Amino acid sequence: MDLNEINNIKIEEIPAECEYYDVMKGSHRHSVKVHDHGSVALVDSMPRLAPVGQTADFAIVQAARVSYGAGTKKVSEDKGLIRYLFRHQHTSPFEMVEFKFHCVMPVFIARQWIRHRTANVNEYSARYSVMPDKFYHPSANDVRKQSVSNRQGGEEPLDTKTAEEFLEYLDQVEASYKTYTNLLDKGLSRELGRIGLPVSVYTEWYWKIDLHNLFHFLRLRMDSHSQKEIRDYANTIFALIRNIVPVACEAFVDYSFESIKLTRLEIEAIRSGKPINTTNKREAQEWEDKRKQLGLPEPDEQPKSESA
Ligand SMILES: O=c1ccn([C@H]2C[C@H](O)[C@@H](COP(=O)(O)O)O2)c(=O)[nH]1
Repeated sequence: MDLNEINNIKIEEIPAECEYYDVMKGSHRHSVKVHDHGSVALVDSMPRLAPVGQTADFAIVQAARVSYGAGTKKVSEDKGLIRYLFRHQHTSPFEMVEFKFHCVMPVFIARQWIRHRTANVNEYSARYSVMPDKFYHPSANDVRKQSVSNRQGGEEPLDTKTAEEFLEYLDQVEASYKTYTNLLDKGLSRELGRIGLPVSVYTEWYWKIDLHNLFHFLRLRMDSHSQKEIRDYANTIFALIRNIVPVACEAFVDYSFESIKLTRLEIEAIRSGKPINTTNKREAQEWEDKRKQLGLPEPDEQPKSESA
């Protein structure tokens, strides 16, 4: 390779057509505490600069119009275009916006979070560094009972006595931290020493994701069916980005987060006024929940005999 060829490449620096401002207002980071030891900080944003009078939403419009003349259209038209793109799932322009976060969370939350494979992650290494003496330890009010209807979740509070027992159990496992550091002092490798620590121990990472994939994360993780602890993080992330891309966030709430998806069978039930044509108990229950949310009347007929 001839580096001279590269040296000869002529780069033209085109001046900005208008005045730009920093969408993070010159801050080092925008940070929010989550639980006792966790946090999410917005570290950087792409675009970082937006034309004065606009928000970082402009980058979505710019990509959609494949135009360099940002600001040639009215802001209201831009809003209409962003909402149109969202409604019609033209997702590529939303990928042109990116956010980088520094997140501090317990390992059991990180395991759910890492499933979102469309992000770039760089995590704290427990081979390289000593794990911190920090554990997720819910308050007594946050100790939830196992739900019977939903095998994954828990919503109702647990009786006080059992909740206290659980918190004592956490105290015991957290006490193992001392054994961990004692063994490291005696020469045990960090990569093995960490395996005795509970999944409530805190880890941290830098997490960079584009807006389209972030909305997918938020739709799942801000949902009431997600585990409360990761929902607290998702809500925090939404609060952090809403200031930067308010138009896209409003479209997300209107067309995704607070929208209802109807299946073919559900549309048929609405048209006919009859019960949904399924014997699947769970599917029928899901339709029942949506029917109530939509304020539609109950069907006259009884639903089909149900199975699980
Ligand atoms: O709400 C959930 C439940 C599970 N998982 C993923 C994370 C793990 O890969 C695996 C098991 O997680 P837990 O159910 O143990 O959290 O499934 C989630 O991402 N979210």
